[in-house]
Amino acid sequence: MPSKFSKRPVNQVFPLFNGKRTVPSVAGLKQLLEYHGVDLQKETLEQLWAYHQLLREHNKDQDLTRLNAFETIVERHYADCTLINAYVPEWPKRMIDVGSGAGFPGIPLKLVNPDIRLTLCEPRPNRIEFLNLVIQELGLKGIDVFGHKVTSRSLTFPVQGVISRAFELIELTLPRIQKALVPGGRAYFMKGPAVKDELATLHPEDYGFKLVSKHFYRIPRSTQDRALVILEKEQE
Ligand SMILES: C[S@@+](CC[C@H](N)C(=O)[O-])C[C@H]1O[C@@H](n2cnc3c(N)ncnc32)[C@H](O)[C@@H]1O
Repeated sequence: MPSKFSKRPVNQVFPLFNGKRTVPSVAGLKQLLEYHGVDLQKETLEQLWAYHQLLREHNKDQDLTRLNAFETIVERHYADCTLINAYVPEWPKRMIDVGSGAGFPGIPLKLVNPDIRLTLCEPRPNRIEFLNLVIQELGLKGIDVFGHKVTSRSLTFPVQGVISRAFELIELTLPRIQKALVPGGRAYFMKGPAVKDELATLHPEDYGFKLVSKHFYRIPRSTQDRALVILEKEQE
């Protein structure tokens, strides 16, 4: 599990491979992901590389991510959004990603779990355009974009799972997804370590949810602490 890996000093940003920067390439992507404990199949790596190239190409004028260095993008976006598989033995078949932004965690999650039927929910026009482009260019199936804000009324289709990363307080998201999530459906919140404070005052039962599990871990060989909180909607 991630926690067994040693910590990296905070100021040592690129300790890999004798201090050398990694050349952005599919081989470099593989090397960096493996360094952070993620082993992907060749086809998945190639799809992730194609996504990365689109992200870089469109980042300047579409404000998609504030991260720049290849190593940092791999660590904080791609490794982060694929390592969560370790904590979820089986994902729900029909899911939404609320507040997808440039596609996190939705796109990497879909690439490593192609069977999930996923809707990326994102209201900002430039990001909607980018997400649709990614789906088209990568030829992805079973994924679409809901180009509106998720509110308690806007989602009109039932889902079995909801995921979000770096979005908002859990207590603000629960009322938004309450109607769309089927009883027994699960909500996955990708958070930082500060979620401990949030959990101290959260009463999921007020929204018809119960806590299933919480996982605190570090992206292997990084300084990045993460948490995954899993809630389940109670039967009505
Ligand atoms: C901080 S960004 C996080 C993006 C992405 N999840 C990530 O981890 O990089 C939050 C995103 O949520 C979107 N957003 C804001 N309110 C929303 C709502 N009610 N429903 C869906 N998306 C929303 C914003 O447009 C923005 O792209």
